[in-house]
Amino acid sequence: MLYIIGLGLGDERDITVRGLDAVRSCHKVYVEAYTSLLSFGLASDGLSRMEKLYGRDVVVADREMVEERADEILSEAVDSDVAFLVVGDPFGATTHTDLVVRAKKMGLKVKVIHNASVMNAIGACGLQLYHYGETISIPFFTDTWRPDSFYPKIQKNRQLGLHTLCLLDIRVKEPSLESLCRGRKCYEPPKYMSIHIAINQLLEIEETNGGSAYNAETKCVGIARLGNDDQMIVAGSMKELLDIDFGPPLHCLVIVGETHPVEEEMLEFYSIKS
Ligand SMILES: C[S@@+](CC[C@H](N)C(=O)[O-])C[C@H]1O[C@@H](n2cnc3c(N)ncnc32)[C@H](O)[C@@H]1O
Repeated sequence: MLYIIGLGLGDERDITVRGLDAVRSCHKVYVEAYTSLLSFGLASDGLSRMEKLYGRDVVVADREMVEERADEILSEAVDSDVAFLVVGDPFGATTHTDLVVRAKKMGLKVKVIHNASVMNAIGACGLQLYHYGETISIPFFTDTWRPDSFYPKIQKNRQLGLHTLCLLDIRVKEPSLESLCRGRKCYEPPKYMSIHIAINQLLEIEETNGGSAYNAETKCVGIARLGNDDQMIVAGSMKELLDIDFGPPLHCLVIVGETHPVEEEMLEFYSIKS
């Protein structure tokens, strides 16, 4: 059996009781590393805290292992129970859906144990699920590449009066050649997009496209470290949010569409008070 278990948004203690029971029943436990290094402090003592609480050795699965050597993990689940832990919810990232599809094609039994995920940002910021359009991902600009394929989606959401949840890029750097030559894969810390970078990129794209989908006065909600004790949720115009220090990652952003009076009351709680 392959268990795919969500760990939630906080730390190792956010696993559900059902998830913990499954982990403890498994022979092998993997944790997906490349979107979780930060929140679980896997780079510091997070892994040992996890192993202590769960009572199992936990193998960190990097991007290459998950995307290219998934068959190895899956073949272990043919005659023993294997747990694959995912920060957030198993279906909060497409890679894990791909793992489920591959497992089912191999005829493996798969059990998914859900948990809180970034999808909770949808309601946590005071807006209602029914009023959202398509979610978008904003990639980092480079010196030579200014990706903007998500712009028409925001434009469409705005025309329909719908809110847009913007997920922000996590750039995982490949292990250095030197570390590979030494036989050790040393990953540099990932780069996480902040709300400030996202807004600046959005404004640059709007200026280039001239589509009037939004502007510096457009109301947004910035959400940082959702589900953690120090989470921040702040509502304000794009311009106002550029003056807020949202602190460490992870961040995401909601571009607000037309609002219902109840949504307005909720947003008022999160608004910048002058
Ligand atoms: C692919 S998504 C989802 C990852 C995870 N599997 C989940 O289910 O939540 C990753 C992006 O979601 C956003 N995100 C994830 N966790 C967050 C949090 N706790 N607070 C704010 N944004 C978060 C960030 O923009 C991040 O780059």
